[in-house]
Amino acid sequence: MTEASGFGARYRQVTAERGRLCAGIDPHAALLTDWGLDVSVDGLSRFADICVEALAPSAAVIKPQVAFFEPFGAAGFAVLERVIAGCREAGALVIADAKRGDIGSTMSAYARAWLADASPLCSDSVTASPYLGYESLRPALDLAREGRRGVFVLARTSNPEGADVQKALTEKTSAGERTVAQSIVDAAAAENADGTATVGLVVGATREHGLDLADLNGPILAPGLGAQGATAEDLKVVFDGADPAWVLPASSRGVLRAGPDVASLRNAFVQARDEVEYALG
Ligand SMILES: O=c1ccn([C@@H]2O[C@H](COP(=O)(O)O)[C@@H](O)[C@H]2O)c(=O)[nH]1
Repeated sequence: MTEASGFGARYRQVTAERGRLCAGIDPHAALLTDWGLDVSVDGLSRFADICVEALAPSAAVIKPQVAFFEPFGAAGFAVLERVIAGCREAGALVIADAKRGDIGSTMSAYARAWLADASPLCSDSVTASPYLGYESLRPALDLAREGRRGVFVLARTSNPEGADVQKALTEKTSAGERTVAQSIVDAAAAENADGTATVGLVVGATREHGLDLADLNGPILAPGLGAQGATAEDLKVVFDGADPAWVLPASSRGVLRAGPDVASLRNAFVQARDEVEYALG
């Protein structure tokens, strides 16, 4: 598999056409209420349909947050399946934000759920936690590569609590000391040396991370824009040293607050996307 045929090529093409902002679909109970919808499967379903209609034809990448569908059980998953299919049909890449991570044998079942053609939840990529060890993600990394899909691995998350684990120092190696987060970045960069950009990272846009991202050669999902306080202007500073073509800021509530009117929601997305494009250059 080469760059021309891997996940990276798909990502580069769609972001070149539609711009670098990932739209989050996060059906918080409070948002359903603000949109005049019941906190029920019907409300969830209507919210999802509005999001797909407003965002899927314009956004390069859409990230449904799986956690908000799960409380509705099987009916919630049925809505999620519709969201994933609707976004993909409209030409957007889908990141299922499921943050999966487990021992390898269980990880292979998660990989099949989110990355195998036969699964009704099959997406273009999934988020994963490497904190059971980067190599525990191997089944997902291999399946993703085979299918021209991606895995976005948590490196330095946008929440302040992440620092305890992610900024801790690993054992000294010949290369010296590095943070746990940098060790994840380095593992992802080594994985992407084949040019496929199968491995993306999650690096919050909310603060300076101190990571060296220059050799990643893969997408950097950067949540935190809008509701968590990061602005488009912050991106240049936070991601100084990274290739801007790979930086993919994400916003959920900041855009979703403009609903439920489809045109207003789409306009809010387009405005936020244009600010990001201007800031990243
Ligand atoms: O480090 C991380 C990783 C994931 N997220 C997710 O992104 C969205 C952010 O939502 P906003 O409404 O734009 O704050 C949400 O789904 C998080 O679970 C993150 O924020 N930080």
